[in-house]
Amino acid sequence: MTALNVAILGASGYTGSELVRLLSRHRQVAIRALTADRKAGQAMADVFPQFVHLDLPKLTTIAEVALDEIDLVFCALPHGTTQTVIAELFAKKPEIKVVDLSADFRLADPAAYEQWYGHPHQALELQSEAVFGVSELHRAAIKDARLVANPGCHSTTSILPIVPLLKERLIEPDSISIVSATGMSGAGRAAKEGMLFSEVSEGVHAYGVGGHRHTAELDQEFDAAAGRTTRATFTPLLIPMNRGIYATITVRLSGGATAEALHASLTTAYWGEPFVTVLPFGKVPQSRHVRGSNNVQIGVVADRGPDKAIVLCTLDNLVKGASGQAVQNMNLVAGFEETEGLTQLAIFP
Ligand SMILES: NC(=O)C1=CN([C@@H]2O[C@H](COP(=O)(O)OP(=O)(O)OC[C@H]3O[C@@H](n4cnc5c(N)ncnc54)[C@H](OP(=O)(O)O)[C@@H]3O)[C@@H](O)[C@H]2O)C=CC1
Ligand SMILES: CC(=O)N[C@@H](CCC(=O)OP(=O)(O)O)C(=O)O
Repeated sequence: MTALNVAILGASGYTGSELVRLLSRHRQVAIRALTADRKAGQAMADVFPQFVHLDLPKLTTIAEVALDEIDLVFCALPHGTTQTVIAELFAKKPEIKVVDLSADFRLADPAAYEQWYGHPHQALELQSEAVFGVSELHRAAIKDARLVANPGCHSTTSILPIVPLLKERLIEPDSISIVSATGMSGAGRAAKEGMLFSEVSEGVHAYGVGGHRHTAELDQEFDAAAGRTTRATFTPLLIPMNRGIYATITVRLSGGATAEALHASLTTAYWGEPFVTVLPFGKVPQSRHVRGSNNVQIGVVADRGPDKAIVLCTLDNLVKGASGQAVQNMNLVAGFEETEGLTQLAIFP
């Protein structure tokens, strides 16, 4: 069987190195190129000693990647830098496939992009071509895509449980309130003031309150599912753990629906899905039960009022929230088994 030759741009970062971890166990992929910015020129094992026993290409600049050898590129670069890089890739090799982990191609509406990211998009024609990569919800379009825009980690955690409920008209579209706790690796590897151990451990705080940029991804997917404007309230919390997202979502039920009906609807929606588990009614998920895996766990609990329910969802931000979902999307694009390279279980404790 011929291998799919891949390049990972941004391999010296958290999501890039997570791609290396996952793809090194993938039976149909060969890692041909790894890039970095400040760390270009270094051996991958010097940056990440956990890979010392693997035969990996050294870190180069993006310009040094021999595109003629590459079938698919993972782009794990900071958002804003990615759109011109990908436009140049397609200009040089139009048939190449790209899975982008950044936020650059997630919003289909140029005005929404400009509003949330503060500048006009630099590759508008590619923005309209990109497919939003929540694998379970957009599988058919992803299979045919040249450019997959992997969703954000917070947004994946809320879109998976809420979109089926909006489609089934079981919840009030204007009632969704999300508190989404995240670990520190979500902010990337470059150390910043405010992200140091001494400033994050033993505390918790909200950030991006009333205006986190993932709200735009939620609006896009929720509005499409509801067939009307939704405008969820989205509040991220930074908590002192390395990996994980944990969304607590309160909703008001549409006339006659019950919390049990929400649970039944999600169970049906994700029946047979290898990576999404809906727990028995009333059971609460825990981030430690998905850590290191591509798995998502969803719980539904009744609230005190008859017209309210609480939906809980957790995933690992670096796996299903980023690199795992990127590999899942690559599997779809390449026609591989969707679970290939992704069957590792959670690390516990
Ligand atoms: N961390 C997470 O949980 C998630 C992240 N994402 C997205 O994935 C992308 C990567 O995130 P993450 O891995 O956390 O980020 P990191 O900061 O850990 O890594 C960034 C990578 O990009 C390289 N890089 C930085 N600037 C440039 C540049 N100007 N040109 C070329 N290469 C550059 C860095 O190289 P060097 O090390 O040499 O500086 C490094 O390899 C981001 O867009 C992020 O928003 C998406 C979902 C979840
Ligand atoms: C702790 C922390 O800062 N987390 C990041 C989430 C990372 C991610 O998924 O977002 P993008 O891919 O859209 O950058 C944040 O809230 O911006």
